[in-house]
Amino acid sequence: MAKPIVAIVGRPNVGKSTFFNRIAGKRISIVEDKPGVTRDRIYTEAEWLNNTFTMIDTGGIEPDTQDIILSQMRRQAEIAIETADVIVFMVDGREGLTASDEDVANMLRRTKKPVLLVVNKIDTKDLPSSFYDFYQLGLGEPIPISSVNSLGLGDLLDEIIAKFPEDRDEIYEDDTIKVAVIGKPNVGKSSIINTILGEERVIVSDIAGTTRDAIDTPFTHEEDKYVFIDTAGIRRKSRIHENIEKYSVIRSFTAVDRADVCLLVIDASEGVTEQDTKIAGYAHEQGKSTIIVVNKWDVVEKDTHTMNQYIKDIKDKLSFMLYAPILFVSAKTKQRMYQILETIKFVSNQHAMRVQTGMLNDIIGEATLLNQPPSDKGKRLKIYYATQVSVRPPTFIIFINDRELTHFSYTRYLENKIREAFGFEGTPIWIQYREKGGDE
Ligand SMILES: Nc1nc2c(ncn2[C@@H]2O[C@H](COP(=O)(O)OP(=O)(O)OP(=O)(O)O)[C@@H](O)[C@H]2O)c(=O)[nH]1
Ligand SMILES: Nc1nc2c(ncn2[C@@H]2O[C@H](COP(=O)(O)OP(=O)(O)OP(=O)(O)O)[C@@H](O)[C@H]2O)c(=O)[nH]1
Repeated sequence: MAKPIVAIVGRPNVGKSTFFNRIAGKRISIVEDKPGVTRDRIYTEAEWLNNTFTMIDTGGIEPDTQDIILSQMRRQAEIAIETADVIVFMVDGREGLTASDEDVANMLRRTKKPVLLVVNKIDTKDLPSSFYDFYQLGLGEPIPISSVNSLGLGDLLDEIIAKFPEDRDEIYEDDTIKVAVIGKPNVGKSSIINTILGEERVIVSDIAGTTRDAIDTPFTHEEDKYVFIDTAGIRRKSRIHENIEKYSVIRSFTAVDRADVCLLVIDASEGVTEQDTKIAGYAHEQGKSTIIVVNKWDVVEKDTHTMNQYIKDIKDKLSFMLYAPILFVSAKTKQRMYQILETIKFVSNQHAMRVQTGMLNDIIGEATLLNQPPSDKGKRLKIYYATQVSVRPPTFIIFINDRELTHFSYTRYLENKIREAFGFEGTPIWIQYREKGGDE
């Protein structure tokens, strides 16, 4: 499902972090590596009235010289414009309007994306007279809030939600395979995408009737429909894109949310990095299928062991997704590139595969005979039966006597047996337990 993205922009000290902490849910911090500085970017899920969305803090600005603050604010605004669906521009109601607020407002007025002007630190019901100055920014009605006292936050969240775009995935037919190409900057994502799109039997289609900027690239290959999710920044390298390419990680998370299949691109000369592990972990938790694509294989000096060593290293570092196929390619020499689409189609089918209940229970029955379920204090886990309740990812419910007796190692064992019997290559499998009273 497409989750809208909300970005918060504003001068240092206006209260962005305070606001963020008030509404943030589970956090994922993203490390941005810049020469000399390592900084955490914050990306979090938030929920209001059953609407879930992603919030990004475009970053704290180190209070330094006025020049640096200004250039960093511009950069924040660029990131927000490029990445977000709704932009929250926060100003300080105690300090009043400043010149740098005006500068950022000038940038934000030029985007077609919705911008909400939020005046923080209005801690009482009475608006100070300086509040009305903010109308000059030309960004509509200023919205007063107090993050510290939690005033006005509900109304603000209502307005944010009202500005969310229509669900953008509805434009694709159900049988379209949605692919996110993810990975660090410079690993070769755009080279891979462009090579695939340049293949003879690939036809790039237009998306008709959308008002949004075309951020995706739909195409067909031998009657099968695919779409590369969120390729705008990847394929067209605009000047702005150069500035914000570090944020490809944030974009990766949101692309994963919308995809069925993730291509995790790794640079063969670098191997698996910490950032790759983080994004792969996210894809796994979200139940997406993943293919690991080791690109730039042409630059690696190889002997007979090289590929196996790579496979071992990847399996060590990404040990939670041993199910992911690993491809070694070169977008430059086109070596094995044809395997990518084939594998996407294969893995997408595995992700959507349904198995018969009878066969499933035969497999589980055999598994419990071979290796008894765990017991505790004389009581043994009993497995009554299992059924697959959904796909994408394949999800199983196993009916048992007592949840307390389940153990992750036994769940892992059952998962392996299911995989041995049915495959499910490239996809995580979810197993849930339900207690069923008595021995009926
Ligand atoms: N009176 C008042 N103070 C606030 C409010 N919200 C935040 N503050 C204070 O303003 C100061 C700055 O808040 P932060 O949330 O750190 O500001 P920020 O915009 O995230 O700052 P940077 O991280 O430097 O970009 C802190 O001392 C907060 O306690 C508010 O609603 N009312
Ligand atoms: N030797 C070699 N170079 C490659 C290969 N694929 C891409 N490159 C080069 O690697 C550089 C980065 O490739 P891109 O396709 O722009 O990488 P990207 O991941 O899209 O980068 P960002 O848009 O910055 O995230 C370019 O100079 C490519 O020519 C490959 O298979 N082998």
